[in-house]
Amino acid sequence: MSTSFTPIQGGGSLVLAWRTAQKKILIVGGGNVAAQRIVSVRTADAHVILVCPAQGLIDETRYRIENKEVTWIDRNFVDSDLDGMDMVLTAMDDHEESARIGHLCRSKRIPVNVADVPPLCDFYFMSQHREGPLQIAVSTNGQGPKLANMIRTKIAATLPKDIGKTIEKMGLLRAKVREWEPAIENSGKRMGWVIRCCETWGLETMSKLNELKGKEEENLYKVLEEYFKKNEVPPTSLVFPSSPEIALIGAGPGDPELITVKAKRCLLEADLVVSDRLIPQQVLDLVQGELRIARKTTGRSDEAQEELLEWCLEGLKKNQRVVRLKIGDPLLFGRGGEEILWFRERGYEPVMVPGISSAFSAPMAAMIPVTFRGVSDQVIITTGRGTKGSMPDLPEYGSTRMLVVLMAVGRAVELRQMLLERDYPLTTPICWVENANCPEERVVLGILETMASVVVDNNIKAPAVLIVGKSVDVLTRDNVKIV
Ligand SMILES: C[C@@]1(CC(=O)O)c2cc3[nH]c(cc4nc(cc5[nH]c(cc(n2)[C@H]1CCC(=O)O)[C@@](C)(CC(=O)O)[C@@H]5CCC(=O)O)C(CC(=O)O)=C4CCC(=O)O)c(CCC(=O)O)c3CC(=O)O
Ligand SMILES: NC(=O)C1=CN([C@@H]2O[C@H](COP(=O)(O)OP(=O)(O)OC[C@H]3O[C@@H](n4cnc5c(N)ncnc54)[C@H](O)[C@@H]3O)[C@@H](O)[C@H]2O)C=CC1
Repeated sequence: MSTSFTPIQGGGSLVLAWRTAQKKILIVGGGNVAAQRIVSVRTADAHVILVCPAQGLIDETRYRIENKEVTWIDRNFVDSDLDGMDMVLTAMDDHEESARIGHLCRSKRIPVNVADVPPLCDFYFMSQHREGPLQIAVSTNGQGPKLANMIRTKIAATLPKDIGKTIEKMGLLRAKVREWEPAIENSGKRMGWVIRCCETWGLETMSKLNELKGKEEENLYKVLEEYFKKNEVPPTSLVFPSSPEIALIGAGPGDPELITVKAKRCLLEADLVVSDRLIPQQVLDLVQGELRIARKTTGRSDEAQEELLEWCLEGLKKNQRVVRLKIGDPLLFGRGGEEILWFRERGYEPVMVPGISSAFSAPMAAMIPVTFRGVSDQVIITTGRGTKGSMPDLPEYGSTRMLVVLMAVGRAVELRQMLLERDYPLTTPICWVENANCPEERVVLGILETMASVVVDNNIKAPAVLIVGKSVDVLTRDNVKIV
């Protein structure tokens, strides 16, 4: 019979949170491993009996004894030490004796961990991260204890700040919900509401619960109670009011990894993100709040632009933290300057986060160093299409000057003509980079003479970046002289 039930693989360990309060746990040995064990089991409120001769104690185990955190027996292990024990841990450098104790526990059915003999362990210790009520434990099932430690450290580093405190606050809220709706038969309503709240607010935002003080917290519970009674989830901006903020953020050229750490944080924390089209899905997936994407324009881009800005303004008026997410860099052909003025007129000064423009990333994708000692020492970045479709004023030819032209594909013929008028030799190397830094990226090389015909021959489509000048083939030319 074929089923969709989880297939059982076997070979694992049972992962539990073992409650050991007031249980008697014997630790044999007083070195480093014993010291770590003491911390683990005392954290779980167990009663510890430590057997180890005085000369075997390290500073930390001696401190635990002096601080009365463990009961100490100053001698080597004897078999009767096992009497009345709920659990035994050996942490000794005498491996024969350690294994003997392990077998003895087995015969007496006392759960045992033999630190130096994994096959004799009834259970393994796990690498732990604790923050208040949060307990994260990682096991490699004995294969790589140091790796367990590294994986645990990595997981802990991704958690929001003070997550332990946030969990305690959630515990309080759950207790309140029980007060508001005590009937056992309504547990479905309780649980559904709590789940929807958590999912709507998100982990990052919920950490703001930590900052609430006395009266603020009481008022919040009143609001939450009203919504609970209506079985509705209160909007994030109502529960966690923030001061309004608009950030203009560059999303980079299209590779989801080419966005800044700061941009990523702003996206995670934003209540509303108003995005350009064609931003990679992996970047958009970071958004926890509301996401609105620009509609497809059909020549009436001013209207579409105005609509985007109005969406942002609506958010700001609701005290939201708003991100305007733009392709490339906001201030390099991104109309970011105009947007700054627009927001300023309405009383908001945008926070700016730069992005990597394709003007920089496209030449690199094609392995073109736009400056190269002895070959080129100037780069001019220009558009191929000025305001309302006008032609850009391209610079005169300079033998050490590089030109990077954005939005040039539809203008290849006219741009080539203008470059000839500006004294560019027909043999000047050129390069088209289509969909720079995206999986569909294409690099097409040529010279000024063929600059327009290669566009037709290769069916190059926007978005594409044009690079003109001697650096284009500097890494592939045979006779490059390094100076
Ligand atoms: C089977 C297990 C039995 C048990 O102890 O329960 C066991 C066995 C052994 N560990 C050994 C070595 C090391 N152990 C650590 C560290 C930790 N070891 C822990 C658990 C476990 N260790 C259990 C399996 C857990 C799992 O994988 O799921 C952690 C996770 C928890 C804890 O101990 O509290 C803790 C990280 C705590 C933290 O994150 O803070 C380091 C790193 C370091 O010291 O910095 C090293 C040196 C580097 C290395 O070997 O990786 C050796 C000697 C090997 C030899 O002689 O070569 C043996 C015996 C053997 O393997 O034969
Ligand atoms: N599971 C783990 O995470 C790890 C396990 N190990 C293994 O654990 C063992 C202990 O490691 P450490 O604490 O670093 O060693 P250590 O050398 O610091 O301590 C050994 C302790 O055992 C005591 N001891 C020896 N014989 C005894 C006896 N008959 N009765 C009572 N106490 C006795 C010694 O006095 C000393 O205090 C090592 O054998 C090592 O192979 C080592 C590192 C990590």
